[in-house]
Amino acid sequence: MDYDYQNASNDSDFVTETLDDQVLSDKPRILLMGLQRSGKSSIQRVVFGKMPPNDTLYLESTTKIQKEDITRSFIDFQIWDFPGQVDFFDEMAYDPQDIFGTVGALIFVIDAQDDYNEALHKLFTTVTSAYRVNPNITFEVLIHKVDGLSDDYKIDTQRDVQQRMSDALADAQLEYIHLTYYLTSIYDNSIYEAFSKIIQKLIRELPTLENLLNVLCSNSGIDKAYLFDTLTKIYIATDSSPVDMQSYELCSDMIDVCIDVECIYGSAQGSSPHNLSILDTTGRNNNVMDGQQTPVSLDDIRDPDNESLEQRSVQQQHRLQNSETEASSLIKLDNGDVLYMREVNRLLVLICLLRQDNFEKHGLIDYNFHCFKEAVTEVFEFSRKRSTQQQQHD
Ligand SMILES: Nc1nc2c(ncn2[C@@H]2O[C@H](COP(=O)(O)OP(=O)(O)OP(=O)(O)O)[C@@H](O)[C@H]2O)c(=O)[nH]1
Repeated sequence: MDYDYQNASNDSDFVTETLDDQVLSDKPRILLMGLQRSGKSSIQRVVFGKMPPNDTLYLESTTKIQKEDITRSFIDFQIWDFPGQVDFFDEMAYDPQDIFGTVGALIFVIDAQDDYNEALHKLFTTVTSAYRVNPNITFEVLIHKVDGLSDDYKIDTQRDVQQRMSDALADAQLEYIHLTYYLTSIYDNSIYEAFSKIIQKLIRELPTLENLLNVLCSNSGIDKAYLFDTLTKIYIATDSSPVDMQSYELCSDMIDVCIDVECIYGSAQGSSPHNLSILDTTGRNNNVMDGQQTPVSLDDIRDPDNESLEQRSVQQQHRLQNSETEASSLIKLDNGDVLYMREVNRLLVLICLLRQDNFEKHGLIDYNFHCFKEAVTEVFEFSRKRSTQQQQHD
């Protein structure tokens, strides 16, 4: 196993901040709803607070809405954790417009180890009431705590939940309300996988990111590439080849390994991500990229007529080595594959899975990675400008 890892976030950075009502920002919201003890707070703490799953056993029941602003993460949302016992559709006590007006996703958690009749009833009333207030919400259903269930039982439970909900919505002539179902547990990667899919629906730039990853993979001999949010291990985009759990788990575990190694051996210098965001990187490497790169393909590099391209790539490498400070890491697997991680900025890392013979031309991969990085930075810079303009317009 080879490591070349310089800088990464520190454990102490894995913090979310609980907000008072007075200081709430206008960030898009993700709501966590469901019956008492279904696992909402555990999910929030494990995914966004890095709590070890076993520690959730000691969590106390939530008594009021917990609003958390996810900081130092690419995912710029608020998570609202609702106490299971309160009826938020009691219009005397709560204004549904306040709660659901600006929501991105409503995640409803069902405890699959318990009798879920009541949960289905609550899911139906929650979804239909929230839809009336804001039809743009995406509804996500986590069939949760499936770690204790056999594979057959999991599938049967999902089928049953899905069938009963679609029957109930059809009876109410609301079949156009779309729900997405996930089998999850905090004890494995399924919760991250589900959150990745949920968050991706809220990222406007997703199709562009996917295209960029496709171009990167096809030009660099990469089999699979994920763009991960470093803090949460949620992948915000991947190339269009199918996601298999095994490759996803390897890549996700690599983040943990790298962070652990960095915590032990890394230098403290520049490790604070406070002042770093995807937007900060725009000026950082201007001298490197000149804004004129195009990805290079493996075929280009093997073609002897293309020597100048190879030279260009090598020169670029030298310049990059002199000016780059972002982290990278390499893990060689027993089966001959290679896991290669590059930091896109302090919030995002790219992790690629490829065959070792393709990695021999890693100068090419690094060159293409820098084209990719520039493009990603531009995409988000463009989005940021557009949202600023829209806000000024409003
Ligand atoms: N087996 C298993 N247990 C889980 C999982 N997720 C949460 N739990 C357990 O479920 C119990 C309740 O979890 P909480 O997160 O407190 O549930 P909650 O929905 O926030 O409950 P309220 O705050 O009362 O609404 C805890 O003991 C957790 O350890 C899971 O994926 N698998």
